Amino acid sequence: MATQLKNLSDFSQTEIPSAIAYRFGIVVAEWNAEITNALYQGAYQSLVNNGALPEHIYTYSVPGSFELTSGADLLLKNDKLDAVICLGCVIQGETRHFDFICNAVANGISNVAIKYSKPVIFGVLTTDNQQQAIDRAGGKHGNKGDEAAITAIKMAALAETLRS
Ligand SMILES: Nc1c(NC[C@H](O)[C@H](O)[C@H](O)CO)[nH]c(=O)[nH]c1=O
Ligand SMILES: CC(=O)[C@@H](O)COP(=O)(O)O
Repeated sequence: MATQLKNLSDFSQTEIPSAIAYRFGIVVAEWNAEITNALYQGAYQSLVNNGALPEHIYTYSVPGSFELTSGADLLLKNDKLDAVICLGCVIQGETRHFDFICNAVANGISNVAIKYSKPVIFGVLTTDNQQQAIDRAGGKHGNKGDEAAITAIKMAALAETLRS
């Protein structure tokens, strides 16, 4: 279902586990900071609203979305975390650079998740223009940061279930 047909922040019909027992890393790209900061606010608040303890949320910034993979890898190598949320915003420019970054980040984040057997959430907007990003970072289509946080909680709960 395309984002236009759903709200990224609407989880009213969804049962969300408590996040109180989990430790979360959040890696935020500095590129398009007005967008990624909004994504971060949404993700952080969604974690706390669902029981996550502020002292168990570890936040770091990286220069751009391409570095999200490295940031997630460093976090999982050095910290006992139950999930990592990667937040970024890649907006199409004049060249194919957009394609290379988006593919690298999507593949890289997936590889890190498999490397550590830990959920690494793809909270990266990949848009044609600024307005599409605004609409998905707290605008008319909700906040992808909310979606990323709820996904992290659900995956952390699933991992705990499968460990027990
Ligand atoms: N154009 C965007 C970038 N570009 C920067 C790259 O992510 C990376 O930091 C650079 O290539 C050095 O490795 N990053 C975004 O997050 N969003 C963009 O729109
Ligand atoms: C996604 C990008 O790297 C892009 O914003 C850079 O712009 P351009 O393709 O015009 O160099």
